[in-house]
Amino acid sequence: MSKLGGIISALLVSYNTDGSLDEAGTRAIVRYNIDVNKIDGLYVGGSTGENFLIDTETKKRIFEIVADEAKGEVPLIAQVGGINLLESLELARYVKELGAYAAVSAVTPFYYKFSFAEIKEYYRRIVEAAELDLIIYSIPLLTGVNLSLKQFEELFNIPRIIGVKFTAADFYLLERLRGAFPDKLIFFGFDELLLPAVIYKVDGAIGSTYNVDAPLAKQVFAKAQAGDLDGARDAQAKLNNFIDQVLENGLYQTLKESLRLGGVDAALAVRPPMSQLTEAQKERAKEIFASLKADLPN
Ligand SMILES: CC(=O)N[C@@H]([C@@H](O)[C@H](O)[C@H](O)CO)[C@@H](O)CC(=O)C(=O)O
Repeated sequence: MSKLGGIISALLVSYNTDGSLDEAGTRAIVRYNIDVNKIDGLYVGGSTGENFLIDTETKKRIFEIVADEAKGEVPLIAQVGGINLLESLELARYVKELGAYAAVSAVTPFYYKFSFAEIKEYYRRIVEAAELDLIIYSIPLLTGVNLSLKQFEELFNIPRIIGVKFTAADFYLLERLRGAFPDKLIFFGFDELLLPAVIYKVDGAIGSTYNVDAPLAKQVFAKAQAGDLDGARDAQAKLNNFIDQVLENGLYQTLKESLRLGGVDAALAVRPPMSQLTEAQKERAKEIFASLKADLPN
C-alpha cells in the first residue's frame, strides 16, 4: 500500500431518512471515491461522516464496511477521537483488530475545557490502545482547542504520533510547524485554502469536498508542487466556485446530492439534527453540480 499523502476524502456516509446507516450506499460512496475520484486515501469517522452524531456500534460498522469495500486499494485512516475517551479506546482497539487501517486519528477532545496535560494523556492512551500510528486532528474552529507550536512538539514526541490533520487558516503556525517538523505528516483540512497550504509543503489534504471534486483538487496539488502557480490558481478558483456554492446551499447535504447526481445510488440522507435538503435546494444542487462538471478535468 502506498504511503499516506495526496488528496484524501473525509468520507461522506450515507444514512437512511430514519437516521440508520445505509450500508450499501456507504459502500457505493467508497467505490465512487476510489474508481471515479482516483482518491489517494480515505479518512473515515471524521466530521464529514457525521461521526459525532452516531453511536459506537455504528462507528464500528462504518470502519468495518469501508475496510471491506476498499479492499486495500487505498490507505485508510480511522478517526476514533471524541470526548468519551473510553469509547475512543474501544474504537482504537477495534480498528487495530480489523487490520485494514494504516493509521488512526483523533480529534482534540472538545466541549469541556481540558487542560493540555489532559489532552496529552488522551493521545498517549489512544496510541497505546491502537498500537497504530496516529494523526492528531486539530480543528480549532469547531473544538475551540488551539494547540501552540510547543504543544505540538510535546504531542509529536509521543511515540507513534506521526502527524497532524491541520484544519486552520493559520499559515504562520503551518509554516512554523513545517519547518520544525520536516519528518511529520501534515494534512491540510480547508479545501478552499489548499493552494497556499501546498506552497508550505503539506504532505496532503483531507477534506469533505474531495468526495466530489477530487480531480480538481489533485490538479491544484500537482500544479503547485510542480511550480505551475498560474495553473494551480486557476484550478483553485474552479474548486472555490464549487465550494462557495456548496457552503451556501448546505455543505454535507449538497455534497451528498452531488454524489447522487454523479451516479451514486444511495439514500444519502443526513443524520438529525441536520436537516435534509428542501426541493428548492435539490434543484440548486443540480445547477451547482452541473457547473462543477463543466470545470472537472477529463
Ligand atoms: C467542518 C468540515 O467539514 N471541514 C472539512 C473541510 O473539508 C470543509 O468541509 C471544506 O473545507 C469546506 O469548508 C474537513 O476539514 C473535515 C474533515 O476532514 C473531517 O471530516 O473530519
